[in-house]
Amino acid sequence: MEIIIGSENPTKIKAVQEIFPKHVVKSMDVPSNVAAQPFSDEETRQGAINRAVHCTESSSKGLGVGLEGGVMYAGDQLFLCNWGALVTQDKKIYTASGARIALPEEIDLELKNGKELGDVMDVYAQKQEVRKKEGAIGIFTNELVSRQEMFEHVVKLLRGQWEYWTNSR
Ligand SMILES: O=P(O)(O)OP(=O)(O)OP(=O)(O)OC[C@H]1O[C@@H](n2cnc3c(O)ncnc32)[C@H](O)[C@@H]1O
Ligand SMILES: [Mg+2]
Repeated sequence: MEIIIGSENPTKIKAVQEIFPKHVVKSMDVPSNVAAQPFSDEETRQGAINRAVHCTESSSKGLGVGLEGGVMYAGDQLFLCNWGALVTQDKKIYTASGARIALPEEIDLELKNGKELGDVMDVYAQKQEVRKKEGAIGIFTNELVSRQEMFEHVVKLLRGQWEYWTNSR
């Protein structure tokens, strides 16, 4: 069975390849139909679902996977959040979220001014394309946890739920 991941971001594609090693993994750029910078768990999760649904609809067989990055508040503290969705051909939807990490106030201010985290991170870290490499989570964990590793865990949670609800019952 093929897996279609709704992104051309290498951290997302590699995460799916790692967790579905026996499957053919295809990638395609699909719209998330939410803001480029989602600002809540709900919006980020919806973006992941929308991407996965687009992927499923583009193929007559196979599973669609959507991975979406966003931010959310816990009290006054802004956190990085990530959501994943796996959608089957018969439209069953499995979702899971990834690890969260606090973001500093200066990044919070930039995002409130309408900037995207990916762009803000490059300036903050004085690096290029952080979003395609270690990610914000890599920067703020001293590179102990990379964006790919975080997405691998999300995809594992998706694969596990899909297996549980389809194979073992
Ligand atoms: O090509 P796509 O799949 O859209 O990949 P992306 O890097 O834009 O990632 P998302 O759309 O899922 O994330 C929404 C925004 O948040 C940014 N973002 C999310 N998580 C990030 C991270 O860990 N490091 C850097 N930027 C991140 C991202 O660059 C976007 O501006
Ligand atoms: Mg994006």
